[in-house]
Amino acid sequence: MSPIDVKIEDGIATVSINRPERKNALSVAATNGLTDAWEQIETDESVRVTILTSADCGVFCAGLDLKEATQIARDEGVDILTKMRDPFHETMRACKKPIIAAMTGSLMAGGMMLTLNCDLRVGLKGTKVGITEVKIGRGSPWASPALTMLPQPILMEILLTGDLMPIERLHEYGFTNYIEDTPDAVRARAFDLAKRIASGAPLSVIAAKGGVRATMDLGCAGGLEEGKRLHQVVYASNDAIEGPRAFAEKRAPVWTGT
Ligand SMILES: CC(C)(COP(=O)([O-])OP(=O)(O)OC[C@H]1O[C@@H](n2cnc3c(N)ncnc32)[C@H](O)[C@@H]1OP(=O)(O)O)[C@@H](O)C(=O)NCCC(=O)NCCSC(=O)/C=C/C[N+](C)(C)C
Repeated sequence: MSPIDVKIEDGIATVSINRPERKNALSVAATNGLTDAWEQIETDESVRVTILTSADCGVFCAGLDLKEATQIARDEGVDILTKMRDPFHETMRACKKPIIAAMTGSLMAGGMMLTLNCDLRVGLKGTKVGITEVKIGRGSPWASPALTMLPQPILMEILLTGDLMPIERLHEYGFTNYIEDTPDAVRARAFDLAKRIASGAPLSVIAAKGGVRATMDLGCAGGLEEGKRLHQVVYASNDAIEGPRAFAEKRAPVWTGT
């Protein structure tokens, strides 16, 4: 059974981590499978938006596969990260198309990192969230930049204690767009968001994401420059003519993504 499933339908890709027996932990095969998936999604022009989810088992993703890490260290004398093509998920972070996390369980460490690389997050009430590295002697260089969306005292509590927090508490600080009562409702909410995003003009959606990401990475001045560059492509596109024309003709626009 593949640790990562990819399904593409009506412009929406669903990427699913499929390792319930290990609480969807990130093995070498799972991490490399995710990298393959992000590369496929980036090059497949039919994909407008992606939902990242996982097999239902109470835990969305338990982070690094600690058992496989132990076995690799024992058998080969190297750290598991050296076996992963993209351990810090840079390929995912570089995805130009929007990604929605449908988090049908708790998330920790590398699992939380995956969802921080998503653009929208839908969580499950009653689940927990945390960066547990200090409890297992591992590092988390990726966590602080990704988590600066949270207020500094909360960020420090998460990183320094390694404790899991109720998702309801992080929802108050904007970690999630929605929190739902059941896994099915989480998936339904993510799918509804995906359908709404997929109905937008493709180049406008990509430019909107790119502008926000650039501002997060480069600050206001750099973000504005990159935003202008991205939007020049939008203004020069066929869809920039089609949108106003469809409005004037009182019909739904037909986007070509060109
Ligand atoms: C709270 C956890 C996730 C779930 O607790 P539980 O009581 O509901 O379930 P249980 O502990 O019995 O787990 C069921 C089986 O799953 C195995 N499992 C769970 N987590 C992992 C894991 N991370 N790696 C391998 N296997 C895992 C567990 O051993 C059970 O198997 P058996 O039935 O015994 O055969 C709880 O399990 C937990 O706290 N897990 C550890 C979470 C953790 O600390 N993760 C941090 C990893 S560090 C990291 O993610 C770094 C990432 C760096 N980078 C982004 C670069 C990749």
